[in-house]
Amino acid sequence: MEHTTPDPSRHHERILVIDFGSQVTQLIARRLREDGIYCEIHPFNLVDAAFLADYGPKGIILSGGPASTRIETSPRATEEVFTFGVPILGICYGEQTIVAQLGGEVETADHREFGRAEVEVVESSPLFQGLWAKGGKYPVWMSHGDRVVELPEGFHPIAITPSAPYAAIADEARSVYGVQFHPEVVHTLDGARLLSNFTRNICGCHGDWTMAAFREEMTAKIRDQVGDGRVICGLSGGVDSAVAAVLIHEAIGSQLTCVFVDTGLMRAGEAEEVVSLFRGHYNIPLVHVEAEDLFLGKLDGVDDPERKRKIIGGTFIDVFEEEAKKIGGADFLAQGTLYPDVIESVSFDGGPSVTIKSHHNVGGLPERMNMKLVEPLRELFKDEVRALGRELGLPEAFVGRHPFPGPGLAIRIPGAVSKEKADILRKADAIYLDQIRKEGLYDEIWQAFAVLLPVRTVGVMGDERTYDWVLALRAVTSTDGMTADSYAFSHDFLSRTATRIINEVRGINRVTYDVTSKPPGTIEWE
Ligand SMILES: Nc1ncnc2c1ncn2[C@@H]1O[C@H](COP(=O)(O)OP(=O)(O)OP(=O)(O)O)[C@@H](O)[C@H]1O
Ligand SMILES: O=c1[nH]c(=O)c2[nH+]cn([C@@H]3O[C@H](COP(=O)(O)O)[C@@H](O)[C@H]3O)c2[nH]1
Ligand SMILES: NC(=O)CC[C@H](N)C(=O)O
Ligand SMILES: [Mg+2]
Repeated sequence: MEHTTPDPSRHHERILVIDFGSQVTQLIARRLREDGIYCEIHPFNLVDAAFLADYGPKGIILSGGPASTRIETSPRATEEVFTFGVPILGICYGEQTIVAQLGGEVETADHREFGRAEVEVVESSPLFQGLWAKGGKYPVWMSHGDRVVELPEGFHPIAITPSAPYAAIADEARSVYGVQFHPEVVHTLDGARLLSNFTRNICGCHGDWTMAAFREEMTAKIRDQVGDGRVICGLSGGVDSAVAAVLIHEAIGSQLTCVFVDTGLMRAGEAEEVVSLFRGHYNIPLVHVEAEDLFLGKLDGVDDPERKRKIIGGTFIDVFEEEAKKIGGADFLAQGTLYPDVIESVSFDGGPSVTIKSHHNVGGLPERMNMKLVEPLRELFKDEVRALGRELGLPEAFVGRHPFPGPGLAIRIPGAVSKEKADILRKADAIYLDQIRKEGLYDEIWQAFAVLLPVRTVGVMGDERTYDWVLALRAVTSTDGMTADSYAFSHDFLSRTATRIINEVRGINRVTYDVTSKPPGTIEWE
């Protein structure tokens, strides 16, 4: 499936973030975009001279990463990065590889620094303008075991710590900077403003990237990509595909047909709600496909989470292709794929490293698919999609809705899925969400759902012995789904909710609550 890189002639200023695999690389993009600076993250091994010429960055940031430059085979920026002629900022590993590649020296530090540290500014710099003064000390966040011990020609130190003599470095003549700490994390108090100094004062960006600008650029890009082709858009009722559908409709009008697939793995009342809400608000053709037997039949006896996603991803495509034929064929399939869906489905260097989950709409897509993908939201985080939804005038019922994964209840029934279990879970989940709404907590919580465990336990009800399923309740707070904390309900709320569920849903006699954050857990149980 091809994904076209944006044509730089259509885009205004943009920063390139080269990813060396840090857990917080995405936060660099978050900080820049919050500051109105458009940027994209691309794996280090894909950024060559052709890419740079096509992308046309006004500045380049090299992210952190787990490797050590002391290992010959560790990742490097391609040489063209240093000759392209725009300012460069290296962060942690990014600083180390700049030094290693430009002739300096990195060693394994005997005093590693993880967490809070304090830098002392030894030289003023445009990077610290309006923030940090020479001689001042400032809190930063460190996470490194190697450190720079000798600078390449043309560089000088601008900040130090007792363990990192080159905690920040600069070659002002070439506008190349490096910091050993992480300005992208909130624990480096002035980090966002330091990044803003780099993008605005040093790279010359004006910070005019807004959702209105994105909307204009993306509709032009969609027209460019689709031409007079026909597009099928998978509409789940979630904010991502709803925003994608409205944006695409704005770009190509009647060339778009939306398809809502009732997989039999939806929540109670979901199909009716989605179809009526969308048809009620938009004059976009919406096909409602009843596919419960198809999906449950294919999932029968399958208990591996990745296989479930592959089956569901593939079956979605089968249905979309079937519907495409009914409207005389379609050249493109549009999905509300988001950046987090992509990040969790592929590794940072496109290599074979750990994939957390193959999101059904990314890793789950079959190779044989004969429609090209249109994924206008692929570079956006969830909260940016909500902002775009509001920009497009989407009803709050869509914009504020908790995310619901495409595989639906299939990944909320660990083990083999059946209609009986899906019905039990649907009823329990509806009561849980009803309790949350009645308590006025829905908008405080990023996502809440029930999970039906493949575990039966003994209970006693009406002096009778029961041997029924265990239900787990999950509720998290998050901003982008990349990290999350469990929501701290009161014990009273949980107790009342558990009682309601056990009383009203046959087949459940025990309710637990999941207090695991992300990481180390993931939001969904599969
Ligand atoms: N039931 C469905 N019918 C049609 N398309 C679907 C369905 N479920 C998922 N999709 C497609 O897969 C993509 C990703 O699925 P996902 O569950 O993330 O839905 P979403 O629209 O992104 O909403 P959200 O993530 O906010 O719940 C969707 O954008 C949509 O294109
Ligand atoms: O469209 C989707 N297809 C999937 O296969 C999938 N798996 C997880 N999710 C959603 O992604 C966010 C992060 O979830 P995890 O922490 O479980 O990965 C949460 O919002 C999850 O609901 C999915 N969405
Ligand atoms: N956070 C990082 O980029 C770490 C860089 C390198 N792996 C080190 O430990 O020093
Ligand atoms: Mg989604």
